[in-house]
Amino acid sequence: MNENPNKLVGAIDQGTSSTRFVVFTTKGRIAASSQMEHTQIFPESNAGWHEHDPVEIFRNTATCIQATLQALERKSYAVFLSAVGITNQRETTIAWNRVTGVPYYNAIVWDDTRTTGIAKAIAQGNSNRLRDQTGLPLASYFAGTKVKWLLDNVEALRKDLEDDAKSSEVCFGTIDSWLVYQLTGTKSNHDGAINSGGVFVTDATNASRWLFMDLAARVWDQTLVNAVCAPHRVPLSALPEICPSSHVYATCKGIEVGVPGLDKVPLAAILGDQQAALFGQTAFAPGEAKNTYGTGLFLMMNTGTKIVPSKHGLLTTVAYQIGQNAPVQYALEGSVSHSGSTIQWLRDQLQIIKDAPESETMARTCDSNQGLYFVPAFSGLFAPHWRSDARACIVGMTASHHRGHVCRAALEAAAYQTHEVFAAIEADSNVTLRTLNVDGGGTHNQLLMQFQADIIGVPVVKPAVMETTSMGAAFAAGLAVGIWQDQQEIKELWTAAQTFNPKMDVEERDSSLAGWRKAVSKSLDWVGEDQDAKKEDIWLLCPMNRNIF
Ligand SMILES: Nc1ncnc2c1ncn2[C@@H]1O[C@H](COP(=O)(O)OP(=O)(O)O)[C@@H](O)[C@H]1O
Ligand SMILES: O=P(O)(O)OC[C@H](O)CO
Repeated sequence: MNENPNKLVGAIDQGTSSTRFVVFTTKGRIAASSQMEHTQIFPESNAGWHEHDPVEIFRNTATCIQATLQALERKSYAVFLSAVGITNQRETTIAWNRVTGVPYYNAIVWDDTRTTGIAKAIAQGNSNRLRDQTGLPLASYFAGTKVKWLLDNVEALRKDLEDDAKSSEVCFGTIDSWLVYQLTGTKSNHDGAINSGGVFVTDATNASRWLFMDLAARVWDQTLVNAVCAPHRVPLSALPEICPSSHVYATCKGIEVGVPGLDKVPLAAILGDQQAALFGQTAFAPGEAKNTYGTGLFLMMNTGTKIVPSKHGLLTTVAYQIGQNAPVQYALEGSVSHSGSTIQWLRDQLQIIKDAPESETMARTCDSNQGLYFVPAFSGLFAPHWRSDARACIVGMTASHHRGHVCRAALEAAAYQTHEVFAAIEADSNVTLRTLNVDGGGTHNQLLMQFQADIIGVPVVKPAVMETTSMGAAFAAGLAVGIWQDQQEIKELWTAAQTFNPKMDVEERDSSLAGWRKAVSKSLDWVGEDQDAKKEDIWLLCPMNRNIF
């Protein structure tokens, strides 16, 4: 296929740290892009809380879109997009009023731990209580626990939901739903910065992260909603309609909503960002996987139409659905809460590096970690441990260690955590992963990528286009409007740029992994009692299971 400069597809990538708008050509090349960071709100008196301002996020999205379209114009591309897709940080939850468009509260971010107690209370001593139906363990990570917190704590929201005349005005949504609602509404009379009355939808990948969706049927289930939100009653009408990931949802309003560049452009895809990265890596066959090193770290493997339950601390989730009639594809996922954010912490809190690339320069000042390990359990440990009682620790320090070792240990932690979920995916699926495709900000770090290959013992492959998350959303949107005919055509656009082959000998690898496991054991049991979680970790402590790590 020759490149057609008049056919372009845009992708909004609304991530935890920033928002991007990226425009792709029919060859899957980036024609133009722009990016903006947004405010990370960490309320000081509440440790573990993390919020975003939904209005700022929409404003930044609009600014990025307009800036990218201006750049396209300067490069003499067509400025009319054939379609636009959305990919988003998942689980981050917003409640807003359907009539005014005004949020009731800030967005509660996915890694916020305020709902740990709520998750424990729902678990009633068994954190796998809803796993068979939802694919998820009970943890603060998931959107449903955040809905329950909002209802417990935000009086105006609770009042509206309990008022028969107003309850139909309440919307709960993840960032995708919020952005679609904004892009398809009209200027709100209540707040000049936002819009109201738009379309209220989501896709199956995002919906699979609430604890409210039946994974096999892909519909909201009132029994699940009640189990999570009791005593509050949340009608299913307060939740967005679940649609396929690649699908014409609506047409953007453009001028009316303050984003003239999207006027009449079909909004043709929604995918959670990790699923979009899987799609952008063209991991379409069962057994194909990708690992994304962003704020967190997310290893995901396509399991095809099979729902594979996890016995090793992973999530079972929707990978994507391309059109109404296509079979839904599922995935196993290892979600790790802190990766790039650990590097940000070195920069912002410890101030031992001035930017993320300097973490590599610093780490290269020493040949090894010299026995120093850094377990970044800032929000407890997610997969495969699910231990909310864990806290971050740096262990094994002697007086000869310096900041170079701390940087090295922070980078190595991403590789060790990847190893944990890599082994869990192999154990759950009986698939032997022969390579690992990678993407995300952390893959700029050559030291990390080489160490990653050494620790998992298979080649690590970087694609030519690193914006795989945006690319996945653009591919899904382009498929919905016929820019690309099928997934095979897309597969041919993907090319590798760099491969890191494992070099470390097995003895060194095993002793490094043993050190990591010991460090993890030191991070546990730090905050209160967590008997439930301990039960879940028993498989890790059993000598037979430990061999796979
Ligand atoms: N050279 C680098 N070495 C290590 N980490 C890096 C490097 N460059 C960027 N990062 C990390 O990557 C993250 C940003 O990656 P990105 O994929 O944009 O994340 P997100 O989608 O979560 O916003 C940041 O947390 C940053 O610390
Ligand atoms: O925005 P990212 O890349 O950190 O991804 C966040 C995940 O979607 C959370 O589940």
